[in-house]
Order: sequence, then C-alpha cells, then structure tokens
Amino acid sequence: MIVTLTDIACLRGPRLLFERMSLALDAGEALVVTGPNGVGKSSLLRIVAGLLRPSAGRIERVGQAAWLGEATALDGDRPLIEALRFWARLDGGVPEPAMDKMGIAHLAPVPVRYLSTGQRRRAAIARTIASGASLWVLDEPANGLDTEGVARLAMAIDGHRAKSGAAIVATHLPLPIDGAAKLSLDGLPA
Ligand SMILES: Nc1ncnc2c1ncn2[C@@H]1O[C@H](COP(=O)(O)OP(=O)(O)OP(=O)(O)O)[C@@H](O)[C@H]1O
Repeated sequence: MIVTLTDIACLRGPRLLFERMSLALDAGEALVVTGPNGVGKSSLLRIVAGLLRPSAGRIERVGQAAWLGEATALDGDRPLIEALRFWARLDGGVPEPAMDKMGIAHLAPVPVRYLSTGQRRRAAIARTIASGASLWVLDEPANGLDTEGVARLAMAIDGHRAKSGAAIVATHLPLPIDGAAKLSLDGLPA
C-alpha cells in the first residue's frame, strides 16, 4: 500500500470539514476527488501529502509524495531547465524526459517568469514527473491547460501508474483517468 488514511478528521478554523475518512491507494491506483468549492478537497490532499496534520486519525505513507498545488514553486528568474534541474537535483531525477512528456522541451532556455499560465502549469507537472515520488498528490492539475495539455497530463498519470505509482487528484475539470476510483465530498452540515 502506498498510502493509507484511517478515520481522519479535518478541522479548519472552527469548521469540521470531514471526519471518519478512510481511504487507501495501492500501486497503480488513482483516486479522483470532487466536490463543491470549500468542501475540503485541498485540505484532504494536503493531509495525504503530509502538509497538513489531521485533527484525528492515522496516516501511513510508503515512499515520497510529490505535491502539485496552485503555486508553481519554480524560480522565476531561472531558465526553465535550470529551475527544473534545481528540484531534480534534490529529488535525484532528471527533468528532460519529463519536459518532453509535457511538450515543453523547446522552452528550456526561457526564464520561468516569461512562461504563459498553461506553460507554467506544464512545467509544474514536469517537476512532478521528474520527482520520482511514488505518490502524486495533484490539486487541480488541469487548471490553465489546453486540450493537448490535459491529454499529456492524463498520459503522464497513466504512465506513473504503470510504473507502480499512485495518484490522488482533486479536480473540477474533466480529466480522463482510466479506472480511477472516485470520491465525492459533500461536506458536513454547518
Ligand atoms: N488555513 C486555514 N484556516 C482556516 N480555514 C481554512 C484554512 N484553509 C482553508 N480553510 C477553509 O477550509 C475550507 C476548505 O478549504 P479547501 O481549500 O480544502 O476546499 P476545496 O474543496 O479544495 O475548495 P476549492 O474547490 O475552492 O478549491 C474552506 O472553507 C476554507 O475557507
């Protein structure tokens, strides 16, 4: 098992977003989380990635988790290839194959701050691909992507699962992920 959550509760400010939440992701599996704005999708994903402590429950994670959120977390002043190499060095990977997969190899010399919204998003996904983490935690990964970008993202997730990785994805946009389990958060009564 790559990640297991048991009886998790999440309190944000005074609000209990969810409780007694249990889920597990094994190698090759994907889970798509949907639900209205503010219901707690990002909070759940942050807990899965180890970025937020749950107010109750247990998490077991085997291996590294790669977090993809709203921010690109790439140095705006560096050429894209250097910005990605910075992370790849820390993670022990190489960015070039990941840039190819996301169709941004030609942008290698361009400073990150000159990239368009969709190019930046592709770059963030390339960073996730290059991380080598077994668990991908993707919060609205398709935001800003064109149709081709969405197809590349879906292919990258498929490829990751084929190599015994797992992914949990919160999305408002349709994302074709074959055989993914679905979790719809409805929220608790206020
Ligand atoms: N640091 C915080 N302190 C207090 N409340 C927070 C904090 N972060 C988020 N919240 C609240 O927790 C709730 C859930 O937020 P979250 O970002 O998990 O929702 P979401 O389902 O991902 O929403 P969206 O679809 O808009 O991205 C919201 O009501 C939000 O205002």
